[in-house]
Amino acid sequence: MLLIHKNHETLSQAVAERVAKVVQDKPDAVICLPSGNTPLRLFEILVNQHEIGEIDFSRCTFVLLDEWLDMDGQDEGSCRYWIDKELLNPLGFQPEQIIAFDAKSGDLPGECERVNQKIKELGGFDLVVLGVGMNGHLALNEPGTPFDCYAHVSALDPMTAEVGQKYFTKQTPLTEGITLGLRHFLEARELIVMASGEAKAPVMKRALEGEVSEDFPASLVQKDEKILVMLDEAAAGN
Ligand SMILES: N[C@@H]1[C@@H](O)[C@H](O)[C@@H](COP(=O)(O)O)O[C@@H]1O
Repeated sequence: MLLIHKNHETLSQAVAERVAKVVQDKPDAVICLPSGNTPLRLFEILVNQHEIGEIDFSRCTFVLLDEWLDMDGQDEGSCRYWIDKELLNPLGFQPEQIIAFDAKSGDLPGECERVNQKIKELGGFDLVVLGVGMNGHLALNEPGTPFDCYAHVSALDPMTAEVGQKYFTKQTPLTEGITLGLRHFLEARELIVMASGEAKAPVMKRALEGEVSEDFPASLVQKDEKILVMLDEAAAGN
């Protein structure tokens, strides 16, 4: 289902309402929210609601979407560093509430299996919110990733390596990542794909109207009517 909001602010408010509803209905919800610029205002709204006691994440589990290989929360520019700073620390998440890939592990297939297993034990995701990359990727599921895969190591597309530089203060080679799989997203009880700004308009047009194909992971949004695509007018091409 496609929902178009006037601007970035109203889009962020609307997604925040959905997050709040999931957490109110199920205080021990298993949730996953994306990195990137798109959710920054959403995060501010959630942090503000937390600070005034309107939302309580204290029983939730947060699963991190992805990580650059060989990086962890100590590395500035890592996904963990970024989401700790922007969301998990301000919301007061405790380490035991967080599931994240160890992208420095010497056994990456085992690490994928560990995270898959944890998610399974928790009963799957109550809510996953995703942004969309300029090449149509979801998390680090790059073009060509099978729709039916769970966690895996991914060889990064040159566009992802280039766009990813925005997280780093100096040029950083990015060649591989470790990520939740598209099947995790399809199996989530609620899946929201959000995009904002005119740069995303051609990406979202292809996702919504183009062929459903593993060549363009964001086309997954057409696979299930229940998936919510939430855009601002600019990303909708209006
Ligand atoms: N791995 C992240 C994705 O999870 C994110 O959705 C995408 C879009 O980022 P932005 O919202 O900044 O456009 O960027 C990165 O590649």
